[in-house]
Amino acid sequence: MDHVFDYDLVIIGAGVGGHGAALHAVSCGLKTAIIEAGDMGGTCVNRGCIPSKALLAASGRVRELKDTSHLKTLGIQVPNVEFDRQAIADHANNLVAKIQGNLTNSLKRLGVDIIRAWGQVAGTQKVRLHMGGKEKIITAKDIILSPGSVPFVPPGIKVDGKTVFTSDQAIKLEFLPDWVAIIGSGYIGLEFADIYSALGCEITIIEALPQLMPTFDRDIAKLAERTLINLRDVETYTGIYAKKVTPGSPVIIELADFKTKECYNTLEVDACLVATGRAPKTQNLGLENVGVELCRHNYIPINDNMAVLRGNEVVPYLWAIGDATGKMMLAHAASAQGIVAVENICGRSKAIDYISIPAAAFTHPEISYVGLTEAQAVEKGSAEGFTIKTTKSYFKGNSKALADGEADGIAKVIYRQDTGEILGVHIFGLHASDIIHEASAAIMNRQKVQDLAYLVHAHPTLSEVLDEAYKRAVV
Ligand SMILES: Cc1cc2nc3c(=O)[nH]c(=O)nc-3n(C[C@H](O)[C@H](O)[C@H](O)COP(=O)(O)OP(=O)(O)OC[C@H]3O[C@@H](n4cnc5c(N)ncnc54)[C@H](O)[C@@H]3O)c2cc1C
Ligand SMILES: NC(=O)c1ccc[n+]([C@@H]2O[C@H](COP(=O)([O-])OP(=O)(O)OC[C@H]3O[C@@H](n4cnc5c(N)ncnc54)[C@H](O)[C@@H]3O)[C@@H](O)[C@H]2O)c1
Repeated sequence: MDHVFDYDLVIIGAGVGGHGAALHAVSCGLKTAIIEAGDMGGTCVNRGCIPSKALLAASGRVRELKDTSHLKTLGIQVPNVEFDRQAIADHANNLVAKIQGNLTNSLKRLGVDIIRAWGQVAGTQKVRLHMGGKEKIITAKDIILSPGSVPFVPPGIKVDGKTVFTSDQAIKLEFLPDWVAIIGSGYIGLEFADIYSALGCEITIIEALPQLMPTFDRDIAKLAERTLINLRDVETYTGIYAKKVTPGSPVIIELADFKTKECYNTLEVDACLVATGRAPKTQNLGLENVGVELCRHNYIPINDNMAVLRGNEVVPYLWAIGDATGKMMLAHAASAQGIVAVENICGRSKAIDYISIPAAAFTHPEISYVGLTEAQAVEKGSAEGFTIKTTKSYFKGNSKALADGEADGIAKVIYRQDTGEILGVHIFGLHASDIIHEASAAIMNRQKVQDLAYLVHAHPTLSEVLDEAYKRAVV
C-alpha cells in the first residue's frame, strides 16, 4: 500500500529558488507546501536583485542627466539636476513591497500552502516545523531545500549596520556618505560603486586579489575598469585586503598586503560597505538527521539533478537548490535548479546546464557573460586537447550605440578552433544584460560560430555587436 503523505512536495525557503520550484511543481500536479521563516521572496526580492536594481535605475538617471557633455551631443540641455535620496530609497522599498506581494499571491493563487516557520529535515520524508515555541512534523514524498545565503563578513571586520554595513543595509540607502570604502570588487561592490558614484559619493574600492573584478574575463574587466572606475575617479587598492575594520566616526580600516599580510596603510572614511561574498544559510537545517555532511564552505552537496548527496550516494527524496548549493549564486540559476529538481521528482531525468546560464552586473554600462572566460577556455582546451580562438567587436562600430551616443563597449566571443563551438561570450556595453540571451541559447544548443554568422539580426540594434563578432570569426 502507498504511504500517504501530507504533501507531494515540501520546499524549505521561499526565495526565488523555492518560488520557482513551487510554481513548476504545481504545474506538474504536485500538492505543494513552502516553508518560510523570514521575508517571503528571500534575498532577491527583499535585499538583493530587486531593491538594488531600483537604486541603479534611479541613480543611473541622475548620472545620465548630469552628464551635460553627453546630453549636449544629443542637443539636450538640462539645468540643475537634483534628487531626493529618501525618494530614491522609497522607490526601492515600494518595489520590494509590490514584488513581495505579487510573489506571495502567485503562490496562494496556485494553491501552494505557505507555512510560516523554521523548517528542518527531521528524517527521510519528514520535516519538523518550529513555529514560535511550538513544533510539528509534516511528511512529504519529496523535500527541496532552498535556504539561500547571507552576507559573508571576513574575520577582523566589525559590522555595526550603520557606518560599517553589508548589502542588507546598503539597499535601504539610509544616508549618502561623503566618502565610502567598498571592500570587494565583485558584483555587489561594482553595482554599489555605480550607485554611490552617480549620487556624488567619493569611493575607495579595496580588492584583495591582484586585479579588480577578478571573476570577469580579463579583456572585459580591463575595459570596464577604464569606464566604470578610472573615468569616475574612483580610488582603488588591489592586492590589498581589509584586515581590520572598526565602525564609528570615522570608520577605521587597516589595510594589509594580501600576500605578505604586512600592514600597508590605514584609511579613515565615513562609511564602509562590506561586499566580500555570501555564505550559505545551512546551519540548523537538520541535515545530520539524514546523515548528510555539508561540503567545503558549508554548501549542501548536490549532483547535476539537484539530488542531495551523502558522500557519493544520492539521499532518496531530498533535493537542494539555490545559493545554498554554491553553484551559481544567481536568482535565475536558483529557479532553474528548482525546475530541474521538480522534473527529476516527477521521474523525468533532467540535468542542469550551468554553462548556458548567463550572468550580468547592472552597472552603467552593463557587463554580461555566459560560459567560460578566455582563461577557463584555455585551461579546458589544454586538458581536452583543443585550441581556442576569440573574436571581438566594438560598440563604437554599432549604429544603434552611436545613435544613443553610448558607444563604449566590447563583445568577445570565445570558441573552439577545431569545431567552432561557442564556449563563452562576454559583453560590456549598453544593455549588455539583454543582448547576452542569444549567446546563452547558442551555448545551450552547442552551436558553432560558423552557423551563428548566418543568423540575421535586425538593423539597427545593439544585438548586431554579436552579429559582427560572429562574422569576424569566419572571414
Ligand atoms: C545586493 C544583491 C543584489 C543581487 N542582484 C542580483 C541580480 O541582479 N541578479 C541575480 O540573478 N541575482 C542577484 N543576487 C543574488 C540573488 O539574490 C540570489 O542568488 C537569490 O536570492 C538566491 O535565491 P535562493 O532561493 O537560493 O535563496 P534566498 O533568496 O536567500 O532565499 C532563501 C529563503 O529561505 C529562508 N530560509 C532559510 N532557511 C530556512 C529554514 N530552515 N526554514 C524556513 N525558511 C528558511 C530564508 O529566510 C530566505 O527567505 C543579488 C544578491 C544581492 C545580495
Ligand atoms: N547582478 C547580479 O547578478 C548580482 C548582484 C549582486 C550580487 N550577486 C550575487 O551575490 C554574490 C555576492 O556578491 P559579492 O559582490 O559580495 O561577492 P563576489 O564573490 O562577487 O565578490 C567579492 C569580492 O571581494 C573580494 N574580497 C573578499 N574578501 C576581501 C577582503 N577582506 N578585502 C578585500 N577584498 C576582499 C574577493 O576577492 C572578490 O573579488 C555574488 O556571488 C553574486 O552571484 C549577483
